[in-house]
Amino acid sequence: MEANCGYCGVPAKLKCAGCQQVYYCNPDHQKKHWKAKHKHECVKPYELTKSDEIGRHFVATKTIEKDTILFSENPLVIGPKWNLADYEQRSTVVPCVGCFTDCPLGQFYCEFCRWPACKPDCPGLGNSNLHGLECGVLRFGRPPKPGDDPEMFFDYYRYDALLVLKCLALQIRNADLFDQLINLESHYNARKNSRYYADTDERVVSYLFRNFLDPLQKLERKEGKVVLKMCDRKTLHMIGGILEVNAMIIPLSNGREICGLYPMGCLLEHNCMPNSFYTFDCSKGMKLTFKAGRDIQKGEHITTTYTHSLWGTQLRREHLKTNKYFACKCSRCSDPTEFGTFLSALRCMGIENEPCGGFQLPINPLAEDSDWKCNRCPVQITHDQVNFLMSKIGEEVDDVMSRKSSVKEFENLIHKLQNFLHPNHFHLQTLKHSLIQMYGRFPGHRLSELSDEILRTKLKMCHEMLTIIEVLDPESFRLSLYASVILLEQHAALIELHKRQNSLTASNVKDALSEALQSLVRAKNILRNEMGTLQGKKLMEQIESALENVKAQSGTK
Ligand SMILES: C[S@@+](CC[C@H](N)C(=O)[O-])C[C@H]1O[C@@H](n2cnc3c(N)ncnc32)[C@H](O)[C@@H]1O
Repeated sequence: MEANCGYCGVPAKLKCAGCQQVYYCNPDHQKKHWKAKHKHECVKPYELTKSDEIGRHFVATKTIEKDTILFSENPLVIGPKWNLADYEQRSTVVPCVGCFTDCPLGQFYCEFCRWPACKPDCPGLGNSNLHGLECGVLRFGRPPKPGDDPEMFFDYYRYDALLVLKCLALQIRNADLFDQLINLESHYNARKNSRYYADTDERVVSYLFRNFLDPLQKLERKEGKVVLKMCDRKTLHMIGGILEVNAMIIPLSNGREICGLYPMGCLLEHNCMPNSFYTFDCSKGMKLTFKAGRDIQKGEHITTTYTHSLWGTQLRREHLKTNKYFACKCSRCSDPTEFGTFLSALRCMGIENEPCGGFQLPINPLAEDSDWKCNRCPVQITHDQVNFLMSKIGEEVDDVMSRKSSVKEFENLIHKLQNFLHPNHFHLQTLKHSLIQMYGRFPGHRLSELSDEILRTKLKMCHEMLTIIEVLDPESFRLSLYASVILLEQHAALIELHKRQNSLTASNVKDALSEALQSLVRAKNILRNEMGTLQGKKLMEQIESALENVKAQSGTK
């Protein structure tokens, strides 16, 4: 859309991200108009509201166009991930406390608190928004010395407790920001009886008191001065809950992930079919930007997703219930077929193991203990039977995915699971997504070594997955990495198949190349919505180089 510049009146395309109403011909005129007038009249296209069921959430007050920037903001706090797997906790390569780049445990340290740094003069060490936040408290600890038992290092440098300490220490630097943080949802009461609470109690709360907070409070008592006004076990548990419910994962360009809390970003409501998405700018202090992923109508809630879009309904709802303490009732969760994708459907075994060709679907997908019924015959199965089958299948899939399994192992498992699951079932999709990348890359399975039949299978699987994505993420802002991988593989199979078909006429060759070209162009467009992860950057390089090749072949360069 184009209108006239709100400052000088010439045709303009740049739109005010706040109100979506006023256009500018250049950023300078936008700045001048803001100072002179617009800051008094600009109103955001959404408002913050509250309900008993959802808590705080945003509602659009006017139509918001796709790609509109909803807001950009700096984090309240960022730090190492607070839920680390055992192997991550026992890694000798750790994130620098100043800048989070990888550094070997035991090489360089912050000179004040003796926590590992990438170099002694890392700029983040003195930055009050980064290490400056917690350094003063960490100084109360007694770090192990070179030559001490390596176990003492893992016990002392607990990276998964650092973010809780950073949150706590925010009250020293900025009381207003701490106030915003501590008022985020923690689900303290619901969480109190969960295993997460018990785990946090030892792993984080006791650890922080034992090593740093007890000595600090002892000094506070001695000097009659309080530095940390809110500093008891309940506050630390509340912060643990706040992180569990709200923390956003920030993928760094070095492949490491950290966590952050954001004042507005953490207020967005969940939906399994969200209408907005976000990116981080790692060069600007991990600034978060939320954008409209599609047109949002007046009155619609502005939503994001807290879970995995390609998990089936039961798994997504269980994850949301256990980690975010609510039961999702969105339109996707309410539809047993998940908009016709059959992503969770099981094959009906019929009566006396005579499959009827139909599929088992939950009778009431919003009831945790719902039984399932066939969409073709009268057979029903119980919730327990479904659970048993799914946990067995889940274990087999995890096993094959978690080790270096061969192409044959993937093919065999897919073949076996097709007897029990709908071809679109999410477990099969996970396996197929890996297999399409193995076909063409694994030794003995390079593209030129694949039979025509396998190449066609690869293409068929790509097509099947893209059809599902088109339903579950029609505007491609949620599954951008996943979809781009498929499109790149689709292009590779197309090029290889057509290389082999000597009998093709010149116009058929052109069609094949143009189909491959379209896949790549689409992949490149989709990847623009990606967060700038290492994986995304590498994929973009591959897509761009493939684009060059195809363009050269088709003479469109
Ligand atoms: C990241 S917070 C969002 C902000 C929160 N509503 C608040 O007032 O602070 C996540 C929490 O919001 C609530 N929530 C978010 N999406 C919801 C939904 N679709 N249905 C019910 N509750 C939801 C849940 O309590 C969830 O644990």
